[in-house]
Amino acid sequence: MPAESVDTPREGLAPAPRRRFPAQAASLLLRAALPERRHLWQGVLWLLAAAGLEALGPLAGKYLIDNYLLPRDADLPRIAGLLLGALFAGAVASWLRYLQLVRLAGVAMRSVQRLREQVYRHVLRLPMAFFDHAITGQLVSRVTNDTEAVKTLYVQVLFVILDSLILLAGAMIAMLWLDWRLMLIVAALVPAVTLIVVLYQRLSAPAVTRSRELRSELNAHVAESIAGMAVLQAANAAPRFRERFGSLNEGHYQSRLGELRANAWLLRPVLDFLNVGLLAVILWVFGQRASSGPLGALEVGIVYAFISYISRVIEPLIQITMQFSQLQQALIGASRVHALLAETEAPAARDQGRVSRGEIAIERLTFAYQPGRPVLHGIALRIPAGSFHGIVGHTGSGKTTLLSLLLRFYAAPGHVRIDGVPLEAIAEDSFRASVGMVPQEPFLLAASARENIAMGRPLTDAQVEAAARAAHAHGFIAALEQGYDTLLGEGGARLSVGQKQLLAIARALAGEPRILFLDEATAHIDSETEQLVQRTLARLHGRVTVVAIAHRLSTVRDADRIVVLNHGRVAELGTHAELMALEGGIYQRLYQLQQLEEEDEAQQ
Ligand SMILES: Nc1ncnc2c1ncn2[C@@H]1O[C@H](COP(=O)(O)OP(=O)(O)OP(=O)(O)O)[C@@H](O)[C@H]1O
Repeated sequence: MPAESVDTPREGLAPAPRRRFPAQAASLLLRAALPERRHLWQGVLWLLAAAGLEALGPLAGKYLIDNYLLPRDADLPRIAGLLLGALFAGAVASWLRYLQLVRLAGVAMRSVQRLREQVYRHVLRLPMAFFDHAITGQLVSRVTNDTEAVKTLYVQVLFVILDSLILLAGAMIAMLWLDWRLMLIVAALVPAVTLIVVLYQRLSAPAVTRSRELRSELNAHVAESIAGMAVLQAANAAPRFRERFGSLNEGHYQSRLGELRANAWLLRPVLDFLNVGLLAVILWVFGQRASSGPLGALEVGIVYAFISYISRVIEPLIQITMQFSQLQQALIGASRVHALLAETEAPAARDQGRVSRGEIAIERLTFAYQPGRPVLHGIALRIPAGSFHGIVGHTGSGKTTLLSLLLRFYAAPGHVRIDGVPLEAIAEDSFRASVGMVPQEPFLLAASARENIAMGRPLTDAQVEAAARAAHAHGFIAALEQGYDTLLGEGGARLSVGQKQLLAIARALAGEPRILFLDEATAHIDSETEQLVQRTLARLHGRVTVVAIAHRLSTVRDADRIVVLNHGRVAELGTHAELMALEGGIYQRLYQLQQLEEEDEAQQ
């Protein structure tokens, strides 16, 4: 298989729409900073005051030259007063700048902290359908890297730009006061720089967007390789993965290079050139004035002040343009975060319905992941409270989909009722507290056995142990070197798949659910352990409604009723004995096939 090109579009998160970067970033930042308006205004006021004080420096210089140095007036007390005044203003400006920095940096850090929490909270509330197309690494990249880019926007970019703009305005006002015609010449810099910045944005935006996309692709690729390391190594796929990583990395390098080229060509060199040009023009104007009359004392003071102010105009402009590459990165990061926040959350159940007994009624349930391609057709089922129902059927017949709908992972309004209450009208807390689930792939945290069973619920040690005993997980947990406190490694790496499954059952039982859904909970355990699980399920009979998908038919042999799904339809329904009596039925065939397999295995 040839290595995938980095341009091959991959499924994943929606890209950020390119046209509205600045507006999206601004709304994101404003919302995040809103709770700290007061700090923000204070910081800006101090910044203004500091810039105002700093702008006084060249004016004091001009005053000193014009009134004391050129007329050779050695009025020492006044000169000392002037110098001390300028020094004092400088010191106050530095102090205000320090205060402003501490305050605004605090606002920035807290705003980004809030933003990151908001993004994570949002991700937790997204519907399961979102995760069907989300790629883990890309998502992680948005929650961590892109919010970090937004921090840069706050901490470095916006403050430097704001500071520079204030300095620029101060210098322009002072120049206006000194000589408005000369100020107009200097002011010509502003549209020139704006033009450069617009040009830079146009040239670099595609490269910056591409580099952020590729960076998140790199994250996704690494995350995927680590998650599937066993398969990757067994399939000798390492060279192909390395190749794809290399090509992603090269693409990332090239797009960063494109961005840096735009930066290197457009920003600093052009401004340096403008700086020299402007100085030449100003000196030429003064030269003209001097040649048309004697260079008066007043002119020397203005020359000094103007040359000082030109550097105060150029420097902020350079600072602003230098920030533009960072700003570009941050804006694109912000719009990627914005795109994620714009994903619609799962609708919260406003009603306060509760699960009481655990009776499930399904009526005319048809469901499609993609419009026009239904995977379930007109399902109708009544599952009495406390009963045990098995769901069986061929691969792809819709078993997990049915369970996902009953678990509210996807919406099927009006087709499912629990205890007579429409599924969507049951309050989220009541629903999740009353419904337990053991998924097909047991998911374990990199935490202790105890934490894995409790899953953040305030359970006592006795409750955790009781749940583990009920799930027959106590034996192997107690045998671990630190018992319930043993850390299980990432994804429960220290346990066998069957043990993980038992732990997942313990976790579901620890919540004392009214309804328990199991998705092939016995697929990975030996026959002896399977019998233990069967006994556990039998003990729940009458108290908990159990719906269990099983490939291994022995698990659901004792079920009150077995539902046989075929191509998304209920094909057969009855007890084990009833279904076995259906000559040529799907269940009968499946059962006989499994018995033959078991006999084969026993003979080997
Ligand atoms: N998230 C999804 N998006 C689109 N189609 C899906 C999705 N999940 C499942 N399907 C499709 O829906 C159909 C039913 O899948 P489902 O997982 O419910 O079957 P199943 O009976 O549980 O299979 P298995 O026994 O292999 O777990 C399949 O054709 C599958 O391709």
